[in-house]
Order: sequence, then C-alpha cells, then structure tokens
Amino acid sequence: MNELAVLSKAMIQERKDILLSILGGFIAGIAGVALFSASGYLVSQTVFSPPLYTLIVLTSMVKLLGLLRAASRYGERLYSHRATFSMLSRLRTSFFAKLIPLTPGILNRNRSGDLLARIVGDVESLQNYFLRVAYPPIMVVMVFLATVLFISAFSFWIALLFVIGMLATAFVVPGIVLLGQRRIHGRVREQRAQLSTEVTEVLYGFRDLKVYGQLAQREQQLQQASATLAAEQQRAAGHLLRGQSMHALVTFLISWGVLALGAYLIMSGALAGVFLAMLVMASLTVFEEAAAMATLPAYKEDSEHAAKRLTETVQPTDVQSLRPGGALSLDQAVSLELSGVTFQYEGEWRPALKDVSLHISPGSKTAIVGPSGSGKSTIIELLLKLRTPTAGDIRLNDVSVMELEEKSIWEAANVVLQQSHFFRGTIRANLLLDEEEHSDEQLLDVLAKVQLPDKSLTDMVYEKGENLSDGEKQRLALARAMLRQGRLWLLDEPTSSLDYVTEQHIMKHLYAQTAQDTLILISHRLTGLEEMDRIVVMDQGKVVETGSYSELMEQKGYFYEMKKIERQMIGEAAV
Ligand SMILES: Nc1ncnc2c1ncn2[C@@H]1O[C@H](COP(=O)(O)OP(=O)(O)OP(=O)(O)O)[C@@H](O)[C@H]1O
Repeated sequence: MNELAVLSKAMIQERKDILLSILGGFIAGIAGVALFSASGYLVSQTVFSPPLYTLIVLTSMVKLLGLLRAASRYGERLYSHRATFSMLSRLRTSFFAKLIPLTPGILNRNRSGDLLARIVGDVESLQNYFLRVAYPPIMVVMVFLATVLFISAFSFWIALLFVIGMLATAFVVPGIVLLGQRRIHGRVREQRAQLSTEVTEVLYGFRDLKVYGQLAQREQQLQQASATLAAEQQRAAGHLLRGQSMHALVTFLISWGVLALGAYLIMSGALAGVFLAMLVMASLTVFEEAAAMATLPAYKEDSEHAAKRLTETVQPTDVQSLRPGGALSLDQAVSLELSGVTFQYEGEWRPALKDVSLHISPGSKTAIVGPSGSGKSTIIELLLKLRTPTAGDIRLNDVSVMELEEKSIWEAANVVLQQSHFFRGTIRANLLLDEEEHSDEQLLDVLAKVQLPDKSLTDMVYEKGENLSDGEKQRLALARAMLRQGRLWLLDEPTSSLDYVTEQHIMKHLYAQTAQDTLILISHRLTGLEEMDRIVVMDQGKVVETGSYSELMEQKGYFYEMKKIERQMIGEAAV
C-alpha cells in the first residue's frame, strides 16, 4: 500500500530502536511463558516431595524469570515508544514541510476547521501504526513459534491445539472484528470532521452570529454534533471491546482444551501428569501476547486511512512537484513580465484572470486599479507563487517563477496583503517576524513613519490583532514591510482604512524608501495616482487600459470614467 510507504520509511530510519524493542518484547514474551510454566511445574513437583535442591532451583528460576520479564518488558516499552515518538516527529516535520508550499491550493479545497483537526488527528493516528499494527504480529509469531516448539517436546497434540488457538486469535477474531469495522469508524471520522467544522465556524464567526441572533442556534448545532460524535465513539469502543472479549473467550476455551486433552493423554499414558499444570499455565500466558491482534484491524484501518488522507493532502500537482533551484537577487530592483497569464480558482466556473500580459520595468511604480473582483489581488498571489497560473508564464528578472524557489521570492518581496495577520505578543515581536536584526531606534523610527508614534514596542497585541483598529493593523503591516530588505513591493490596498491626511504622510515616506525599487500598489482610491509611472486598469480579469495618469486622463477611456464617478461621489459626499 503506497500511502504506508511513508511510515515504512520512517520505521527504517528508527530500525535500531525497533530491533531493540522487538528483542525486549521477545525476551519478555518467552520469559513470561517460561515463568508461568515453571510455576506450574513447581506446583506439580511439590506434590511428589522432590529433593530440596530441585525446589530451590525451580523457585530461583521462577524469581529470575520474573525479574527478566519485568526488565525486558521495560526495555521493550522504552525502545518501542522512543521509536514511535521519533517517527511521529519526523512525520510531522516532513509533512508540514511539504504542506507549506501547497497551502493556498489546499485551503481552497478544504474547510479550514476540518482541515486543521484532520491534519493534527491524522498525524496522531499514525503513532498507532508501529505499536498496534506492525509490532504485534511479529511478537505473536516469534513468541508462539518458540512456545509451540517447546510444547511439542512434551506432546504433539497439545502443540497442535496451541497452533489452532493461535490461528483463531490471530486471524478468526480479528477477521470478525474487521466486519463492521469500516462502517463504524467511517461514521466516527465523518462526525469528527463535522464537529471541528462547527467549532471553527462558531469561534471565528462568534461576533457576527451574536449580532445577528444566530448564536443560540449554532450552539445547539454544535452540541448536537458533539453528542452524535460521542455516540459514534461509544459504538466504536463497544465494537473494540467485543473483539477483546471474543479473544478472551477463545483463550479460555483453548486453556480448557489443553486441560481436557492433557488429562486424556495422561490417562492414555502419552503424557506424564507432572507436566499438565505447566502446559495449562503456558497456554494461559502465551495468548496474552496475542491480545493486541483483536484490535489490530481497527488501528490498521485507522492508520491506513490517516496516511492516505495525509498523502492526498500534500499531493503536489505536476507543476508544483518541480524542484526549482533559482533565487531572486536582493541587490537589484525586480522586473516583472506576465505573458498571456490565465488563472482559474479550483471549483470556479470562470477564470479570475484572462490572458493578462504586462511588463513592469525594474524600479518603476505601478498602480493596479479596477472594480472589486476584477482580479487585482490574484495577480499578487501569482507573483508570490502562492498559486500557479493555469496558462501563461510569469517571469521575475527574466526567470520564470516556476524556476524560482518560493522562499527566494518571499525574501525579495515586501508584501502587505489586504488582511495581515497579527500574533499574540508585543508590537516588537509582531514587527520582527523575519528575525532580521533591528535596533529599537529603527523600530521606533518606522513606527513614526507609519504614523504610530504613540505605540510602544512593549505594547501587547492580542491574538489576531483583536485590540488594534483596522487602520492600526494596516499601519503595523506597512511598518513590518518597511523593515524588510526586499526590492519588490507588493501592496494590496495598504491604506484603505486610513484617513486621507495619514495616508499621504505614510505614502510620502514609502515613496522615499522605494525610490529605487519596483512597487506595485493595488488601490481602490484613484487619488494620488499621479505619482505612479504607470496605471494598469483591470475589469473582469482582463487588463483594459494601461498608461500614466495623464495619458489615461487624456484617453478619456475607462480610467477617466472611473475618476469622473469618484469625483462626483466625493463631491456629493462633501455637499
Ligand atoms: N480563494 C478563492 N477561491 C475562489 N474564487 C476566488 C478566490 N479568491 C478570489 N476569487 C474570485 O476571483 C475573482 C478575482 O478576485 P480578486 O480577489 O483577485 O479580485 P480583486 O480585484 O482583488 O477584488 P477586491 O478589490 O474586492 O479585493 C473574484 O471573482 C473572486 O470571487
């Protein structure tokens, strides 16, 4: 199974601990069987009043086996758990490393609440793969073979009964558990996904749900989803318990079988009576090792499902699977070239960008304007290689983005997106996201430039910037970008929540800093665009006009009409 290849690879990397745990488990297993068999034999021997040294040897053996069993069981647990947690940490790191470049596409395909719970839960489920799926059969086979070999020295027929018991506990009971297993666990997974989606919706939408009076209804839905999940989990646990009970019943029947068959063999003279207790005790102990087989199908199915989903989640498209090696230089302003770029979001019926061609020379200032939904922000996402064009090519400094490493593009770009994220912590921590070294003076200077002179670097920012106004968030995001060393500026409506005067102050500092750099500014407002070398006007995913401010005003085309409407609106609002 291909999905489990990733687990097998992780297991090979932990082979030393795995081999040690198998050795520990095997010694513990046979020491257990030997311990109980020796006890049985000791009890039987006592009846015949043997010489004292026989009793001393047997009692010491029992004690030593007890110690050996405890010590090797400890070793087994230590190494098997260490191997499991190391594998888990390897899997987590490699999985998230694969996930990061694919994030925009993945978020497009999945509900984010479900996705988060799924990723965390699925990686956790994989921890059972070694401990409860791969390991038990190895142990059962090894301990059983050793025991059966030992028993066959006393009686072929009792050894045969052990083999029948092993087949029943290793195949028949797990087979019965497997029936119905898929259906029950499928429902648990479905309900878990439903619950995490509900939780995310209520958490993120709490304020809106409250204001629109929908909170009580959503909470009720949440409780219902939680209750359904609890019921499904109870059913699944019951199913597992039935499997374990079935195993206990088989073990019990085999031990009675050994007792009855042993008694018959003793009567027929084929077995010495002194061994009967030993054989019964061996049968009681050896099947303990096989107890994990009853729950193996459940864990196997869970791990396979988790591995399959994780593999599917990080399945790169053909284009994304290319491993580019190119890097974007930080020493020169970046040139941009979009040639016939078309882009369609997954599941959308029409493209967001249609055959867009643009050349932006290094060091130039370009504004992209156009009505809402015309594809402006999509261009920024494509330039940042957060998404891949459906058709056409994008070249930065004359190198196709497909050949450039994402990280190098992100390092070379100072980006302010429409929604910036803020983390719980100080203003300083939120400014220094890229771990570059900046003195407090530099940080305070940039705060002054973005018109936040009253903020202290030690002021707290709450989760998602809850205690900041939208305008403060935008200014902090601009400050964050202004602290970076990139030569390409991608600003998506960075000042839309600011008043005109504050905006003008900030833009003055920004233009001074970006004098030698390439800047792309997406803007809804058409004021202040005279400063731009070029304005690109977009409508319905297409470039409909380009030119300088004066050229576009002279053309009296789309931009001129937009400007006229804006003037009328401002005029009306001012009246
Ligand atoms: N994640 C997405 N999944 C599907 N469709 C999307 C997604 N993001 C944007 N779109 C669609 O793509 C089109 C272009 O969106 P885009 O955000 O680029 O427009 P925009 O010009 O930046 O709009 P605005 O000025 O409102 O920010 C829109 O029709 C939008 O509905």
